[in-house]
Amino acid sequence: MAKKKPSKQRADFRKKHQGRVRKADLTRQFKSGDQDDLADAIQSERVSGKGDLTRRRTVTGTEAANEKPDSDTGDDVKSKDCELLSGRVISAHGLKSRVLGDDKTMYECAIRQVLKSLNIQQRGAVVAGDRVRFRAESPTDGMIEQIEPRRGIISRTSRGQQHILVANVDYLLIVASAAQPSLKPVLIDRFLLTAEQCELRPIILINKIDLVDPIALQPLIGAYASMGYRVLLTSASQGTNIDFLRGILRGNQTAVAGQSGVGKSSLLNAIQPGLGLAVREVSRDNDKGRHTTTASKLIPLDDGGAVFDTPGIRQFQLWDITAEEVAGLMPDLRPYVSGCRYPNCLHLSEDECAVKNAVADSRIDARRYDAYCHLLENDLML
Ligand SMILES: Nc1nc2c(ncn2[C@@H]2O[C@H](COP(=O)(O)OP(=O)(O)OP(=O)(O)O)[C@@H](O)[C@H]2O)c(=O)[nH]1
Ligand SMILES: [Zn+2]
Repeated sequence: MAKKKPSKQRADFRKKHQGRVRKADLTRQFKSGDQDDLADAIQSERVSGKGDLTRRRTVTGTEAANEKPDSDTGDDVKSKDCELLSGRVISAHGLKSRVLGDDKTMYECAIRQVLKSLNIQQRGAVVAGDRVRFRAESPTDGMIEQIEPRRGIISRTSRGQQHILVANVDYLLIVASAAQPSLKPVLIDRFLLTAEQCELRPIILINKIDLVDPIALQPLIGAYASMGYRVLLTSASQGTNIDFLRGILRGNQTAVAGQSGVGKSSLLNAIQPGLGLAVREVSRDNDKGRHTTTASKLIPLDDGGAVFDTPGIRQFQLWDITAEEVAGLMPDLRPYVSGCRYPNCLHLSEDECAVKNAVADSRIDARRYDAYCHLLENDLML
């Protein structure tokens, strides 16, 4: 669980975040319009290079070796680099990674020792989605020598440390279900915070609409649309809007998030027949599903692009967000924050709070404000 930080650390983090929030504003996702506009917008925003949150120089085994006095000469390094193949990490398990080479061959790769030690802080040195350069040591085995700079990372907190789940992601597809399990808007709100924080463009998808009257969903969809978020209704079992979803994912790097049992695997199977992801009945006892998917992996799509199947989403923590920052990551609350009497107002019980005033006269949706309070009280352990 994220704990309150000492004030200096908080101030530093806040400073760092202010830029991020502004940048998130600038790169605000597509506005409301029809569904084709969304697909077009996604297509044109793709590979725009936004959100270079973690841009840093490529870490290479050869580079590190060069720092030693008896290292290779520059020419040797160059010729060695020429031997390297490029590829994408499909999954990473301990010290072994599956890498899909640009030559379309799958390699089991080990990781150069020096890369492992450079990444101790972030646990797994290589994560699903990493673009790497590697040396083929046999037709099926290789050694990862370089990790390209990452952008668009999703991480969670584990024992106070950042644990990167996946890298090089553009979109966060937030999957909920209209029923079985029941619709939980606060979970959507929570994933939206993650998207804002990681600078990923969110798409809200409500699946299993065959089980409800979609008209009942209109107020919620309207509230999200008025904040600039896009909402897509689907039924994986009846094929509703599956072609449209396929169009959205085409050519993009999309992480799929959502509670167990909402139909993530069913949707992916529907957009790419033959994928054969395991689908399990939602448990009748607790209406919760059981997270059939077990390891983070990247699924290349036949039409181009890839989706990341992200397990362990129930343990998804708010990484490094302090209570003061949550409102700034909510686009509907954000405009009012500066109007509060106290600069460190948490918009809970303080006097002269512009956020609460906006809730009182319906400029902010009361349900979203409740979700805000819920996130602060439950997720940030106030
Ligand atoms: N009625 C209906 N059922 C669906 C739909 N999509 C999926 N299901 C059912 O919901 C159950 C769970 O589907 P999954 O695709 O395994 O859900 P998931 O989100 O991948 O679950 P985890 O792997 O546990 O995270 C299965 O019984 C599916 O058949 C839908 O659109 N309508
Ligand atoms: Zn306030």
